[in-house]
This record gives sequence, structure tokens and C-alpha cells, in this order.
Amino acid sequence: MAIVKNLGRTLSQLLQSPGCGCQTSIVPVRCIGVSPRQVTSDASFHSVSFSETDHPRVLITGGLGQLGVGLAKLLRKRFGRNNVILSDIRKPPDDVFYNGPFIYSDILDYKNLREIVVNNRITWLFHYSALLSAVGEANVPLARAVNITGLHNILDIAAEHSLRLFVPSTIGAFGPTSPRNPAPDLCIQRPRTIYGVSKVHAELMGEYYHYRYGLDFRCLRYPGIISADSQPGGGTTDYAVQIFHDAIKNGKFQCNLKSDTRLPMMYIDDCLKATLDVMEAPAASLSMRTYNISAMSFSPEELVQEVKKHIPELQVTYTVDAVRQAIG
Ligand SMILES: NC(=O)C1=CN([C@@H]2O[C@H](COP(=O)(O)OP(=O)(O)OC[C@H]3O[C@@H](n4cnc5c(N)ncnc54)[C@H](O)[C@@H]3O)[C@@H](O)[C@H]2O)C=CC1
Ligand SMILES: CC(=O)[C@H](N)C(=O)O
Repeated sequence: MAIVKNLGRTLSQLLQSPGCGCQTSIVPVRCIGVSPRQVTSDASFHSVSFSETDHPRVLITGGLGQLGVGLAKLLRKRFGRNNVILSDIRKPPDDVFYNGPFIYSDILDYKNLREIVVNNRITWLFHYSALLSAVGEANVPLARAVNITGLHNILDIAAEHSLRLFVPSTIGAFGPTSPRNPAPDLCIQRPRTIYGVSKVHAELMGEYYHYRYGLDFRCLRYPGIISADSQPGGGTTDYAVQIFHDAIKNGKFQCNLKSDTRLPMMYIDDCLKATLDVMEAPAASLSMRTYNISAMSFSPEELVQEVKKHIPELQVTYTVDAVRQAIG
């Protein structure tokens, strides 16, 4: 609860400064099979009838990962079940499929994305598709395609159709030369993973589209997210979720980071609330387009000690994974 209150306070402070007041003149439009071209933003075939008092029509990409299903649940409570469409390239489990609209969408397929946005009159897009830090290092070409080319598709679709666009960034967008404790919103960002590099790219491209085309781009840098009923997708901070499952199931846990690796973390409900808060904030109240959010930091050893208060017989071994450790 304290974390939720702190987040609310931090966000409202962040959102109180004046907006940029920039004007849109042109938007980038892609024609299928033709190079990108530019048209005026008031072209009638792109106009979207959406006022602030209507419920948004929401699309979530990469919605079957650790965070998407929880986000859909929160948004459906607020905007209605049928106004929130989950999408992914994976097959949804029954509980997801029968709980609201689900659609197949590969973010690398620009035409399919555009069809979904047009046919469903989408007004807000939460872009969650990504390859996370550890899986990204294991397959750099795929991470580059999904996290960078995929993002370009999303930005163009969002700009063409006047969508409000949320793209999460990450603590992984900082690097060894970034200042710490705390890292400011604006600072040196020289990450050394394809994941981090792609997220810095996303922050910069989103901000560029905002200033150049008036795209309503919003971004929060998430810490490692801890959830109980969804599994993480292959990141450096996954251990902080896995330990709970392994402790309960086996009473044993093998940690892939060094015991003293301190990383910022946040509980999923707080992360999703912050995401909705920043999307609902009036545009004029945003002084920037990318903000840090934070809750707590701890090391594997500190977490182990806390879990042991509930499961004293827990046995922990440390087998450090060099790739993850280098990221942490
Ligand atoms: N979970 C965390 O601790 C953090 C997450 N984030 C960001 O939040 C977002 C969501 O994260 P998670 O749910 O944890 O990720 P995840 O890895 O669990 O899920 C990502 C989803 O993207 C989908 N995907 C992959 N390629 C795709 C494609 N070509 N087209 C459409 N979908 C595709 C996957 O099938 C997967 O369901 C990501 O952008 C991530 O970078 C940021 C910081 C922390
Ligand atoms: C912090 C993140 O972005 C993610 N959980 C990862 O560890 O890659």
C-alpha cells in the first residue's frame, strides 16, 4: 500500500509541470508495397472520432507475457470488457481466451497491424511485445527485429491513426556509466545489451515522433516486475519471481545472479496502476514523455532472507549465469 501511495504521489508531481504545446503538421504514412510518404494530418481517411469523455478502444500487443493479461484485466474493469483487445503471436490459454477479446497479431506484419487498428477503431495502444534482456542476448537478430523493426511499425501505425501510444522502457536502458541511486529521468544511457539499446531507441524514436508529428507517446521505465500468477519472459530480474514458485514447490532455489546483485523491483499491481495513471493524465500535464518509476531495490540474498522467514527450510545455491550477471 505504501508503494502505491508513493507511486501516486511521484506521478502526480511529475505530471504537474506544463506540456510542450507542440503542433502536428504531418504524419508518416506507409503504403503497402510503396516507400513511406507524407500526407497532411487532417486527411479525412485517417481521422479518428475520439473524445476524452469516450472510453478508449484499446489494443495490447505482446499481451500473453508476464504483464499483458494483468493489464487487460485492469483496463477492462475501467473501460469495459469489449473495449480492450489482447493480442500476441502465441495461442491463448482458455482463461484468457474466454475472458475478453483476443486477436492474433505479429508486430512485424505491418498490414495486419493496420487492419486490426482500423477494423476495431483502436484509439489507445499499449505496446508490450518485446524480447527481454536474457533472451535478447541469446538471439540478437530476432531481438533487433522485434524490438526495433516492430517498434517502427507501431510508431507509424500510431502516428497515422492518431493513437495514444504507451511503450514501456526499462531499467535495462541504463548502463554501467549511468548515475545510480537514484538514476535521474535524464542522464547518460549507454546500455550494453541489445534489449537496453532497443529500449533507448524506443524512447528516442517515440519522443522524436511526438515532437515531429505530434504523436501522443508515453513511456515509463519499469524496474523488474514481480508477479504471482504470471511467469516472466526471460529477463535478468526473473529470479525474483522464480524464487517464490521454487520455494513453495521444492523448498530449493538455484539463483543465477550473485548474492549481492542489487536491482530495482516493483510489484505488478503498482506497475500497472502507474501505467494507467500515465495514460490517463491530461497531455498538457506531461512535462516529458519518458519517466522513471521506482519502488524498492534488493539483492538475491536479502530476498532469500525474507522468504526464509516464511519457509525456513529453503535451500539456496548460487550458479551464476554470466550473461545475466553482466546485465545486472
Ligand atoms: N516484466 C518486467 O520485469 C519488465 C518488462 N518491461 C517491458 O514490458 C513489456 C512487457 O513485458 P513482459 O510481459 O514481461 O514480456 P514477456 O517477455 O513476458 O512477453 C512479451 C510478449 O511479446 C510477444 N511477442 C514476441 N514477438 C512478437 C511479435 N513478433 N509480435 C507480437 N508479439 C510478440 C511474446 O509472445 C510474449 O508474449 C516489454 O516491452 C518489456 O520490455 C520492462 C521492464 C520490466
Ligand atoms: C527489467 C527488465 O526489463 C526485465 N525484467 C529484464 O530483466 O530483462
